Amino acid sequence: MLATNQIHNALYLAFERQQWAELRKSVPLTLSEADLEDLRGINESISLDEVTDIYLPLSRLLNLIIGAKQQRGLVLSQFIGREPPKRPYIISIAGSVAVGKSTTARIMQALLRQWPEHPKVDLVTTDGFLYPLAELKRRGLLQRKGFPESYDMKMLVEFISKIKAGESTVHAPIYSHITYDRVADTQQVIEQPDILIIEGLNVLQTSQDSHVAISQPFVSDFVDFSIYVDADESLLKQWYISRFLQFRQGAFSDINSYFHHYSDLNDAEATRIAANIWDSINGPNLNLNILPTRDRAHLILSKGTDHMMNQVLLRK
Ligand SMILES: Nc1ncnc2c1ncn2[C@@H]1O[C@H](COP(=O)(O)OP(=O)(O)O)[C@@H](O)[C@H]1O
Ligand SMILES: CC(C)(COP(=O)(O)O)[C@@H](O)C(=O)NCCC(=O)O
Repeated sequence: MLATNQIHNALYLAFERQQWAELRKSVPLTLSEADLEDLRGINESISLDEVTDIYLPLSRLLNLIIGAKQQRGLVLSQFIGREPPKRPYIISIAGSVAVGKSTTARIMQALLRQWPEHPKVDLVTTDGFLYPLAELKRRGLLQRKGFPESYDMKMLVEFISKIKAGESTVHAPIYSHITYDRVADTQQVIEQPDILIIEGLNVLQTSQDSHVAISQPFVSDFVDFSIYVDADESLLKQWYISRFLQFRQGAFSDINSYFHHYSDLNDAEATRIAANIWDSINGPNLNLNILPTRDRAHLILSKGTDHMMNQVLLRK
């Protein structure tokens, strides 16, 4: 069997952090003080160096790739003699629980919408497509949240195919981390953005994954550019535990929170519970279902300690 680094050498161009940072080239730090404040609102621990060194070059790369796709669209419309419907460019972001998918997705949304060629950038997370809590209980999947079988894949694929077909209005369900359930009466409305970012654990799965039926289409069939955010499991577990500890003052403190009973735990008890959830659910899901999809991504962002990106792999 080929070793991971042999596969990566064959398929990807590798950039160490500094080499990647230089590819920002002429992209100025287009962010005003107000934009930076917005990014701080996304995540107050994100450093400005991370934005300039990692995310600005990525925003430049995506702008170039999307420009090429838009050019191709013009050629096609010239050829067929009519305007094709406006179709969003679809970017997926995959990776483990707690690797920083939603932070990455929100930063990329903020940066990509700065470009005049694609100002409308929407973001959807796949957690809305988890089966409602009652259905997860009925199927005995409460301890399998985030595993492929815990999602309504048919609904998710229908959603993404409508987006890809250029439908003018498409609805997505919303998940609440407070109630731990799908929100019953509100939906996200997507109206022909220039770019749609879709973020979630399972967005790189294909029919090659053994537990699923072969003929079924997958999210990855509709995606134009895929990103996998990677880190060693020891770091992921640590980040999962620290986020869980922070939740005691945030989400868990809400009286409506499904996990309200966790809000009074001391550090040692909370650490033990979070480590146990990692070892029984999120760790196995990473190793069984998420990590095996990594080497399909167009881009792999590898993080080390403190969430600092140390390597970027780009498909040749
Ligand atoms: N670039 C970053 N710098 C510092 N902390 C980060 C960064 N990205 C994520 N985090 C922290 O790591 C944890 C997981 O991030 P999150 O985006 O919620 O992950 P995911 O969506 O993959 O579950 C959160 O506590 C978040 O604040
Ligand atoms: C909601 C999630 C399944 C992630 O969903 P995603 O948006 O990646 O599809 C995950 O964050 C989760 O809640 N996992 C269950 C185990 C846990 O509480 O960590």
